[in-house]
This record gives sequence, C-alpha cells and structure tokens, in this order.
Amino acid sequence: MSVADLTTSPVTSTYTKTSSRLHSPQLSLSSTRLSVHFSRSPRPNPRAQNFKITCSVNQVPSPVAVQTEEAKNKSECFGVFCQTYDLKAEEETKSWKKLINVAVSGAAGMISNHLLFKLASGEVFGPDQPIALKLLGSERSFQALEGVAMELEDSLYPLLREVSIGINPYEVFEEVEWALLIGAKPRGPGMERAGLLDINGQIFAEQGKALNAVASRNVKVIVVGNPCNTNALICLKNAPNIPAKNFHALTRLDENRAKCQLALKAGVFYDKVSNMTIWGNHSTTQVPDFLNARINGLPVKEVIKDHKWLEEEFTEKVQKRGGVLIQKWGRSSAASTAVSIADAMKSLVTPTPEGDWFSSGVYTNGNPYGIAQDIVFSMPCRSKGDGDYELVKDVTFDKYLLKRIAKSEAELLAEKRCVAHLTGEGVAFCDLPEDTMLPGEM
Ligand SMILES: NC(=O)C1=CN([C@@H]2O[C@H](COP(=O)(O)OP(=O)(O)OC[C@H]3O[C@@H](n4cnc5c(N)ncnc54)[C@H](OP(=O)(O)O)[C@@H]3O)[C@@H](O)[C@H]2O)C=CC1
Ligand SMILES: O=C([O-])CC(=O)C(=O)O
Repeated sequence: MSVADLTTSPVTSTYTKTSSRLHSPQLSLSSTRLSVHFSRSPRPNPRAQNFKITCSVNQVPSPVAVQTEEAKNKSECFGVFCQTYDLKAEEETKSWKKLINVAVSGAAGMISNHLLFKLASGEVFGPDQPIALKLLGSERSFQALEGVAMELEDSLYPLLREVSIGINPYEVFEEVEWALLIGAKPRGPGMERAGLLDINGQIFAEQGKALNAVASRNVKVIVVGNPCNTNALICLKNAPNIPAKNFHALTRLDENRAKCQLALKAGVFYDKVSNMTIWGNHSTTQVPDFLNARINGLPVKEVIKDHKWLEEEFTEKVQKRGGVLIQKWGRSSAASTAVSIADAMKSLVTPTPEGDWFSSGVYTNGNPYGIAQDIVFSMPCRSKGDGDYELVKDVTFDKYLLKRIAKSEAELLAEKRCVAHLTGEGVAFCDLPEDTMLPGEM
C-alpha cells in the first residue's frame, strides 16, 4: 500500500508483514492509532532517516502529516523514550558500549514482567551497556504492553535508552541482536500436546521468518515458550540465514533447580554445585546428570552416597518441579524463569569459569555424544563470553545416563515428526509417547 492509496481509500488491514527488510511503508495497529512508518534499509542509525505518519484508524492522513524531525524518528517508541538525546556523547563521556537491541516476545506476560527489569538494570550486560528494549505483543495484549512500558519509564533506569512496543515481529525484530521468545499459548485443560505443538509451532515459524528477514545476522535467540526445544527447532528452520548454532531452548531453569536439590541433599550452599548438565528436552524426560556434576569439586556420587535417591527421587523432583510449583502457587514459575533467562544470557556474554559448564538446549548437528542430528537438545556448553559457545567434550556416560538420554531423544524426534509441516520437512505424523509432559504438567 502506498501513501497515495492511504489518502484515497479507507484502511482495512490491521497490519502488514514484509518478507524482507523494510523498504516499504509498514502499517501497525495500536488500540487507538494506526501508524505508518517508512524506513530505509540498511539503517546504520535507527534514529535517522525515518519518516512517520500517525493517524487515527479510519481517518485519511494528509501528506502534510508526514513529519521528518529527528524527535519523531523512532518507530513505535514509547513515552519518555521518544525524547531526543545525544547517546553518542554520553557513550563517550561515560565510556559506554554501543547500544544493544533486545527483543522480547510475550512481553506483557508474567516471565517478562520480571525479566525486563533485570535487563534494564544492567544485571545481564553490565553497567556500561546501554540497552534498547523492543517489546512484542499482540492486539490482545497491546494495552498491557503499554502498562509494562509505563512501568519501565517510571523506573528511571539510566541504561535503558529506548523502549518500543509493537505487534508486528517484522518491525519489532528489526536489527535486534538478542531475541527472547517467551510468548506462547499455555496448554489448557483437555488440550493434546500435539495441538500445543501445532499452535505454538506456528508462532515460532512466523517469528523465525521475521528474524530471518530483519534481525541482525548474528542474533542470539533464546526460546522460552513451550514446548521450547521443538519451538526452537521450528524457529531455526524458518531462519536459514541465521546460524542454527545461535538458537537456544531454555533449560537453565532446570539446571538451577537441579543444583538446588543437590545442595539441599548434601547440606551445602548451592554455589558449591558445579558442572550440572541437563540433557534433552525441557519436559519430564529431561535428564539431570548427577554422574558428571560436582559438589565442592568432588563427583556427586562421592558426596551423596544414596544413589537410589539420585536415580529416583532427585531425577523426578527436577523433572516435575514446575508442576509442584504450579500446585502451590497457582501459576507457573515466572520469577525463577526470568532469573534463569538472565543466567543463560550471562553465561554467553561472560567467560565460563575454568573447568565448569552450563546447560542449554542447542542444535545437535556435529555433537560429540552421538545424539541424533537435527534436533534441539540440552547439552553442556562453555563460552568465551563472546555470545558463542562450544560443546563440552570431557563428560562421561554410564548405562543409566545413556538410557535416560535415549528416552528424551526419542521424545524430541517424535515432536519433530509432529511439526514437519512447520519445518519444511513434509507431512506431519504425530506419535508422541504417552508420558510426555511439560515440567509444569502433572
Ligand atoms: N523453558 C522454560 O524453562 C519455561 C518455559 N515457560 C513457558 O514460557 C511461556 C510464557 O510463560 P508466562 O510468561 O508465564 O505466560 P503468560 O501467560 O503470563 O504470558 C504468555 C504470553 O504469551 C502470549 N501468547 C502468544 N500466543 C498466545 C495465545 N495463542 N494465547 C494466549 N497467549 C499467547 C501472550 O502475549 P501476547 O498476547 O502479547 O502474544 C501472553 O502474554 C509459556 O509457554 C510457558 O510454558 C514457563 C516457565 C519455564
Ligand atoms: O510447563 C510450564 O509452563 C512451566 C515450565 O515449563 C516449568 O516450570 O519448567
């Protein structure tokens, strides 16, 4: 649609998507206004070279409404974050790093409500890293998203330089260096897991396409929305121009839960537990690895002699921790999930302590453990702090561990068959094992 079309015909579409970088006018619908944004790509400075028209739905904008001032440049900027300021000068005087763009989907949800404030405070990227938050919601949540943005305004975070809100992933993901994909439909009563895989899979297929079209070529993607491993697989398959290695499914919450349980049993503080791997799916088949984990630098089995507890109670406690919490709290883990997302990000931007590792659900191609190729599986990783990671080679396996890993692997292969229509691999065929559940399901 062109400006000429807009001036002569009523607007009927709610918003449009583009399949490539934004060369053409973009429409987006908020609850009260329709904004048309023109941007030129590539955009070295997102605050330059833009023109914005803001008009009410059903109103015909006049060409004189086209505004070119610097102050109106940021598409979808929110409130105080639309003020002009000289970030470059501040970067120089404060020795700040270059602004980093972080997109968060499901931004009006419970997990985001904790995470956004951690990100804005500098807890993840450090006190010298200014940040732009790009919040993705939907028509359903737009008003709530405005409320979230208002709370961010009122928090006066020095490092938070931009907040923008939108419902079109092709706009929100533009040039982002991190994408935290949290938004997903929760599984409701009576809903089959296959149904959840399909509904949420479609969200992640679309978001993968949008990332592929407009995000930074080296964007790091953390998928949180469940079923997160298979959603991450769908997302990366729809983003062929972004390295598959850059996609993560969040299993850090499971790692943190496992460390806590081992510390409790051993009677030590949880910072004494290291080398904790979660293998496999973020589901009740996940495998918390007590064979390679350490307490005070010693193998867990030397510290906790009750091996039956390790194999049975410990493993099940970690697998079902989310469900027990839902029973107590009436809703699923939000604060601890946000903490674990921050932990997962910090693990990628700071060097992993010597000898230790962290868990993340990552793409299996080329893995040294013999796990099936072409799925997203939680495995032990190390990072130099550059946003990238490598898989840890020096881990050992025994029969128990291999058998459990094989079960989680089989589950993920079945999930993959269920979403073949979303990964470009043909006709879906769903034969999920019956006991497959999310950690929050009991
Ligand atoms: N990997 C992990 O360790 C964990 C993963 N999770 C998962 O994270 C996700 C988000 O959890 P949480 O923030 O607590 O959930 P909330 O229900 O609070 O928020 C989820 C957001 O998802 C969005 N959404 C997208 N599509 C739909 C849809 N079809 N129906 C309803 N909402 C939709 C909504 O935002 P909008 O309307 O803006 O799209 C909503 O705000 C869930 O999938 C949950 O299972 C939770 C805990 C741990
Ligand atoms: O099942 C859920 O939505 C919650 C979840 O993932 C968890 O607590 O680990």
